[in-house]
Amino acid sequence: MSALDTRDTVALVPAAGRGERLGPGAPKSLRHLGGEPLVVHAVRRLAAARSVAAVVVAAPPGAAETVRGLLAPVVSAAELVVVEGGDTRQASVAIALAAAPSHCDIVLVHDAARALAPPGLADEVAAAVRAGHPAVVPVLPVVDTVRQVGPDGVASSTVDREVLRLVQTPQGFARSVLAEAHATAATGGRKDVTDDAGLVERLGVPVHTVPGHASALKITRPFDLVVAHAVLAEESGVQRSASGMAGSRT
Ligand SMILES: Nc1ccn([C@@H]2O[C@H](COP(=O)(O)OP(=O)(O)OP(=O)(O)O)[C@@H](O)[C@H]2O)c(=O)n1
Ligand SMILES: C[C@](O)(CO)[C@H](O)COP(=O)(O)O
Repeated sequence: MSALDTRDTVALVPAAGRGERLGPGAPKSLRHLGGEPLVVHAVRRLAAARSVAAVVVAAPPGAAETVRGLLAPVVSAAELVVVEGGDTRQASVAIALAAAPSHCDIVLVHDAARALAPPGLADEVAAAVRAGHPAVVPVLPVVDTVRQVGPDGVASSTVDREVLRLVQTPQGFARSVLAEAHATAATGGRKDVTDDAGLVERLGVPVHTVPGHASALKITRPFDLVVAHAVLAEESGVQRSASGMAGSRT
């Protein structure tokens, strides 16, 4: 058994957002990709990770029962808890953390909107926490030129992209550290932090990075759904050829 096979991890899935940038419709986590809601894709992949013992989902307001019904068939070995999320992503994570089973010392926080993040990414992040890093984020290099623009839209300068990274989820934490970060945030009142690593960093805890994965893209705007469809199609093509089906159809 490798260290990756240690089932000591709970995955929190904030899924209570409206998805306004995706356009009108159901809450984003319930919108379909390839015939299934985004939250089903996200949780199936987390539950398939070798380190994940439990999944806690923060569902859209009024949709906890619906989400529980959708997810029960896909979690298999992992324990499932569904709660209603809050008004912000941060509030939804805090609610999910409070409902997390106490036997897990490692916590992953993973957006339902990053529905196609592969199970291996969750295992790599959890392994880095297990190895002693209290906060771990998956990152990708920046491939475009980046320019900082002033409020007038005119004054601008190029930023050195070599020192920049795009941050994904799942992000991993020692449970006590994440709990302290959220407790501090709840009393601090600042709203300018966009992820859990940012909250933890305010405690003075270093944030370690591991390589991210292109499939963990955040489905934010309609174009992202187009890309996600392509990723899904590629995934099922790979699975078909691995099982020999592709060859047998010619
Ligand atoms: N009150 C909220 C807001 C967001 N989220 C979750 O946080 C993740 C990242 O948020 P984002 O992709 O920005 O989703 P939305 O907030 O739904 O998007 P938008 O800002 O376009 O409405 C998503 O899985 C979303 O469901 C949440 O659980 N609770
Ligand atoms: C947590 C996150 O996915 C890391 O990139 C991101 O910060 C979520 O941002 P949003 O403001 O909820 O779109």
